[in-house]
Amino acid sequence: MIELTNVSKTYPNGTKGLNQINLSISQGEFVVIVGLSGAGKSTLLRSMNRLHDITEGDIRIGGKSITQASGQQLRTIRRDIGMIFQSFNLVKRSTVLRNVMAGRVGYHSTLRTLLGLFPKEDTDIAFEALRRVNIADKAYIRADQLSGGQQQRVAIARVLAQEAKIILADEPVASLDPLTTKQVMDDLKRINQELGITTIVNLHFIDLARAYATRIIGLRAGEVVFDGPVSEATDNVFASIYGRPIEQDELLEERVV
Ligand SMILES: Nc1ncnc2c1ncn2[C@@H]1O[C@H](COP(=O)(O)OP(=O)(O)OP(=O)(O)O)[C@@H](O)[C@H]1O
Repeated sequence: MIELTNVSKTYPNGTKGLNQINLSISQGEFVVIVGLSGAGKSTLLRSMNRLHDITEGDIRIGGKSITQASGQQLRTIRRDIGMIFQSFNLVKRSTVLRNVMAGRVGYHSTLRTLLGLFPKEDTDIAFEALRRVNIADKAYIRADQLSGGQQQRVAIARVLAQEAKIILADEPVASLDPLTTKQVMDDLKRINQELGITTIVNLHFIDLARAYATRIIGLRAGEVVFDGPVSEATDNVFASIYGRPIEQDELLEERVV
């Protein structure tokens, strides 16, 4: 369970990224966050694992305040939260397997991970994660030898190796072509259903949001302006989230043809 209570975030330059957000997300939900560029989607996601500090309110993960946590407490909460980025954030010169093993660092001392002394079980966990996203055959290949879609799968495998209970994905398919986009979204959805990992994804494409989400949250100017099931997220609702009618380039299907 993720709970945000009266969360606001003002950047040091005075820009208000988030304004009085109240949300409660249950274990196993697949939530898609939509909104215009600058609406606050990244700020919201990054606040949830404290890549950003909020300036007001409280965020609780599994009942524990990540806002108040520090030191070991913060590391333990963060271990349960996996992050997926548009740019994959892999160590390009390392093998796929080493990148996935990086998901295990939260379970061991810094010295041990610096020396690369991962126990044998970690290798098993990493291979299991790679199998789940169908790229176990690439384990010993350098990450930068893979296609964008495959690199994003490595990032998903890293989160699986981390044994995260929550996945936060910030525009995970923005750098991918339409076909690869669907494959990566299918992976995220399958993992959500098979493992019950709470998944929160920022997406630009409206049809993609509708196809994968069970719940859509619409942001505008740092505020939640829609929160409901996909069945209620009509074109009119999207137009009201965006403050204008939907444009063709906000539909992935338009890019396929
Ligand atoms: N580091 C920063 N310093 C100051 N203002 C920022 C910073 N990061 C984001 N903002 C501002 O906060 C607001 C929300 O930005 P955010 O990146 O969260 O939006 P977004 O919905 O994710 O947009 P995009 O899809 O373009 O990434 C915007 O007005 C943005 O300009």
